[in-house]
Amino acid sequence: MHNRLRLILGIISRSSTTMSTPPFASERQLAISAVRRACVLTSSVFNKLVKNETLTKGDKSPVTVGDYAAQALISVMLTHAFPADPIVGEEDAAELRAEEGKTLRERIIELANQALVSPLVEGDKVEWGIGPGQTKTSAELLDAIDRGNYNGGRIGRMWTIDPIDGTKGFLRGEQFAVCLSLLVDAQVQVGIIGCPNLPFDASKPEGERGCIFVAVRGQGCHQIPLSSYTETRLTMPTFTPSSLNFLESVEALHSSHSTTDTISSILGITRPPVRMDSQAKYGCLARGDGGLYLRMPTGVGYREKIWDHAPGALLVEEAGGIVTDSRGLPLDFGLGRTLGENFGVVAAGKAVHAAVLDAVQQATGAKAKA
Ligand SMILES: Nc1ncnc2c1ncn2[C@@H]1O[C@H](COP(=O)(O)OS(=O)(=O)O)[C@@H](OP(=O)(O)O)[C@H]1O
Ligand SMILES: [Mg+2]
Ligand SMILES: [Mg+2]
Ligand SMILES: [Mg+2]
Repeated sequence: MHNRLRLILGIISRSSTTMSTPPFASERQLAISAVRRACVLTSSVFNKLVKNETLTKGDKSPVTVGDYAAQALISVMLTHAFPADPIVGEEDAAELRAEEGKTLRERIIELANQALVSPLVEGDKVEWGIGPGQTKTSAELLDAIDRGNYNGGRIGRMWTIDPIDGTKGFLRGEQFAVCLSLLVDAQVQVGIIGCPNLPFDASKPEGERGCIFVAVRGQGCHQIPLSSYTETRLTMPTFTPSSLNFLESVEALHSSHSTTDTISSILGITRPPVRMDSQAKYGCLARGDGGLYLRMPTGVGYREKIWDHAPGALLVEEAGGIVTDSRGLPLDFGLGRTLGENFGVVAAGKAVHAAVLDAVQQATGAKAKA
């Protein structure tokens, strides 16, 4: 072939590949599938959960068979598709390996395998280790949970998994979220959050429940119903002081409600806070159910975990918002499994973030002086 023609054909084929395949398309597709399956798994656990299927971890927080099974499922899928990628997952299998008898282990294996073998749906690929016949052994699934033991860091690719975020909310039958993100060189590139109990449309609280929030850096933030595949782009609306309201944790031990009360008064917010467990708060902020998300340190020096904020922060940024810690610093996902010296979270639309941060400084400064 003539060299000039070969060059032109080369350029055409390269540009058509770029046009048809946006960055992180495979990762996005796999992450949606994994989160969708984990949402079905966790909801099914809630409906049948019995008391002895919940353990208390060293930090006194609860973990259920649903948390373990969902982490195993997501880890199996990630490892099939991207075997070289390390994973920072909230859970590990140490307690399960040490279990006397096999009750919990067997239940977890059953749940993870049920989710793995359920039929392929739109966008699924058998190469992800899913579909009929794809069961794993107990040893394989415990190892899959423990693949989440990566220590994190600043260089290269890594995934974060929070198989059930807001486990306390999950146990109350309220909000919880299945959270997955891909980081490259400590920047979140893909964030997916599945919320099985969240109304699809906040103005219809009794309407359809179950949403998946999806964000890829530079490609916007979208919402998909758990029951279908139609994507809607989300953009944060602009609030006025009288319409502004904020989202915060249910648990006062996780975020200081008294500090957010003070911030609220400084900003002249009259609407009551919307209290909700888990990173569902970030999804709700991205779609405008609230105007800001405040997470105020309780003064005990708690280190936030990267899996509790990485996907949520990207959702808000891609919907047009800003996310910082309570001092206005960017969240640093490159320090390991925790956010290090980032304390608290302030997430809001671009138009109000600076004013909110100012109110946070006034409130926390006043508290320090008191
Ligand atoms: N002391 C303390 N301070 C701050 N945050 C903490 C604390 N303890 C736990 N956690 C983490 O909070 C996660 C739950 O999310 P939220 O706090 O937003 O929701 S809620 O408190 O359940 O309403 C929760 O996530 P899951 O463990 O995945 O449920 C924890 O990682
Ligand atoms: Mg937990
Ligand atoms: Mg969590
Ligand atoms: Mg969790």
